[in-house]
Amino acid sequence: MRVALIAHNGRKDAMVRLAGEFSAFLSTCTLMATGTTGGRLIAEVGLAVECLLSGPLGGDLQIGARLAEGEVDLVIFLRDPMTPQPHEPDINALVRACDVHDVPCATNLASARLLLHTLAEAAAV
Ligand SMILES: O=C(CO)COP(=O)(O)O
Repeated sequence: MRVALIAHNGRKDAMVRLAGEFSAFLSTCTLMATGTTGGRLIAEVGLAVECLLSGPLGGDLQIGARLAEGEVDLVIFLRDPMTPQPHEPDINALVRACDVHDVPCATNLASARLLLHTLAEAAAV
């Protein structure tokens, strides 16, 4: 399974904890992430992650383009609902691409846990 992991700064600690919790399953997946999120997942969780550009520099758009071409199966995007982002149009484009292409997209921890738990159980990891 090809999984994109993205977290805004205020949600990065939560992403690191989530990835640690599901590291057994995630380590069986092909992982990609926006730059800073990916760097933390590599350094703090030990996952193999392809790091794309940082979100504000186009990372969300890169993931959106891959998704539109059928190269992403799941998006975990922990958005910070309390902080305005300079690249809001890019964020909306990625979430819209998930809806257009019917790719599961979790934008909060509860949804992410539900998806990852279900997928991990199905994979028996
Ligand atoms: O801004 C982001 C997503 O919109 C995340 O980018 P970084 O992982 O590079 O911080």
